Amino acid sequence: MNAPLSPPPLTGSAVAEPVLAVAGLTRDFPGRKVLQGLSFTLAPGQATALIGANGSGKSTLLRCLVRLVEPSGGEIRMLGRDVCRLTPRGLRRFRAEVGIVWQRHNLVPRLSALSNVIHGAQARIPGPRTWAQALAPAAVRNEAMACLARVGLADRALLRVDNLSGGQQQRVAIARMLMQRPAFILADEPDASLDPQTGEEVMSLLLGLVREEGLSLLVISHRLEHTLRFSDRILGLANGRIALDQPTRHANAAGLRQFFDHAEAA
Ligand SMILES: Nc1ncnc2c1ncn2[C@@H]1O[C@H](COP(=O)(O)OP(=O)(O)OP(=O)(O)O)[C@@H](O)[C@H]1O
Repeated sequence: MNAPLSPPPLTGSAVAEPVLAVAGLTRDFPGRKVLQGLSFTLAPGQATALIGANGSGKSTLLRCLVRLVEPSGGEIRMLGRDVCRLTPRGLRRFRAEVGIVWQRHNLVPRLSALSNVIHGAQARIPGPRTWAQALAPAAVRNEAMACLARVGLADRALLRVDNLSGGQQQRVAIARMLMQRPAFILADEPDASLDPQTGEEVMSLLLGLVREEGLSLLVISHRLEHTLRFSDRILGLANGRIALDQPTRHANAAGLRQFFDHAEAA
């Protein structure tokens, strides 16, 4: 699966309202200040890679953005919402618009790929009828099939997901996420626990969604070669702040390794 790798034109995205604006974000855990007042903005329609040493706070940052971890302080504006001030109901609606891809995909193993993907519509179309493949309205089923086709798995739709490979399961999870019709995707190491080739296919698929569907992506990856191949911009987290912010076309592996060396020495 080859995603086109040319970056989007700068006109348009340079003037558009940011899809995400973070200002002075902090998060403390007992005895440790993990995020220490970090600020950045993301233009829409771009793939941004988030890198940093183990324990630097990448997952905490991603979770704070949708308040799966509550920020200790600061401001988050995403998709036009003041995230920190959303009511519980507003937060549920907001989360339905953000597609999240985890390293562990939490599919229902005994259900078919199609049923799992149909579940992605749940937040959008509430009600038990959307749950089961056979009972879902035809429009929902058709959309789920289109999402499976988008990730290259239309021919596996009726197989139980526990009969699929790890890479195929990750693609089913991405199809389920697409059923939410998200404008923004957060991905926390979607290429971890996959073999190199499969991890590359998953990253390529995510970049394809940015290039072809105009979605915005913030993705954590520990694989530097993926960071360099599948992003437009690289943000590096160290000491609780953004310590590197670089267009990917100006980055190289040696420079990124140097960033890690400095971050560890600091
Ligand atoms: N619920 C929690 N309670 C206490 N400490 C936590 C909690 N969640 C995370 N931490 C701590 O916050 C720090 C940052 O963790 P986080 O998982 O965000 O880092 P990361 O950069 O994603 O790491 P990795 O690359 O290893 O996945 C770590 O020291 C971790 O132990």
